[in-house]
Amino acid sequence: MTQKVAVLGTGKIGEALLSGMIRAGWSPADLLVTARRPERADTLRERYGVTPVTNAEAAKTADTLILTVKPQDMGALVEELAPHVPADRLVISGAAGIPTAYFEERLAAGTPVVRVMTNTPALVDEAMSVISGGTHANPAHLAIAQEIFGGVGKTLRVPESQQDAATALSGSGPAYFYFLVEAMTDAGILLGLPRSQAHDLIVQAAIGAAVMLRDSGEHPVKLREAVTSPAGTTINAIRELENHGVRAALIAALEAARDRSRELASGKG
Ligand SMILES: NC(=O)C1=CN([C@@H]2O[C@H](COP(=O)(O)OP(=O)(O)OC[C@H]3O[C@@H](n4cnc5c(N)ncnc54)[C@H](O)[C@@H]3O)[C@@H](O)[C@H]2O)C=CC1
Ligand SMILES: O=C(O)[C@@H]1CCC=N1
Repeated sequence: MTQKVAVLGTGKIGEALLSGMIRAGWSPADLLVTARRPERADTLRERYGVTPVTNAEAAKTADTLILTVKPQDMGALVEELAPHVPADRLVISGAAGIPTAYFEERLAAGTPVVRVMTNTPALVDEAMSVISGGTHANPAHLAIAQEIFGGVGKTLRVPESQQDAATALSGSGPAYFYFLVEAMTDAGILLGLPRSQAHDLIVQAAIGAAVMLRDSGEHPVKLREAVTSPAGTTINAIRELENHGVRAALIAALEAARDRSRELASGKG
């Protein structure tokens, strides 16, 4: 389907999506971008051959608008767009927290809205994008969102009531793994390894574990048991992780992320 798509507020996520769409075969001629700073717009034009426009121009000319500004900037953007968005435009929000009803209340009656929570591995086509439709989004609208975000990784449709949880697990998810790699690299330093070697060892362990999780079909407990030899090294480490409440800390951490997503919905900046 030939569609003009505009990415509004092309920062980290907007650029990741834009570059992925071009890798997936979208023509730059069909892609519009908006940016707050003119230098940023120039960079995007030079880097991808896309056309920078104003938010109002994007609203008038694109078939699909993808809003990728921070939740705290969404109010101002929607206010600016509202007079220009015809009710047949598909509006896709990539923002954490903000429900589809927020847009439905502020845009023309009947505007189809789709909410998507993606993540930064979109940059390497390994995103997980979690998709929910608002009141006026029909299967064709959801299919467009799935086509766009499917270009940068996997997609999953969920009821909107699960979006805050999905944001905690998947939107923020990569950060937890980077945090673990950072901490385990520090452990390597403590154990006397050079930093670069410690980093490489842990990153490769992470990649190997991730591929096994994805491809083996085994439960993570089984995979961990296979590493954990009787009276071996791993069980000593696991005992320390349990002693320090790491499992409980992770559960609490993700619950806190879910709660923050809910707060963003209620406009707490
Ligand atoms: N960074 C992440 O890992 C993820 C972020 N998200 C969501 O994606 C959205 C964007 O996040 P990032 O890309 O990290 O933020 P960012 O700050 O890198 O990008 C947002 C961009 O929007 C621009 N902007 C703000 N108001 C504007 C306006 N009125 N007109 C034009 N441009 C405007 C800003 O100048 C900035 O370049 C957020 O809503 C966030 O919740 C979702 C999943 C993951
Ligand atoms: O931290 C955040 O609010 C954004 C949304 C999910 C990942 N990053």
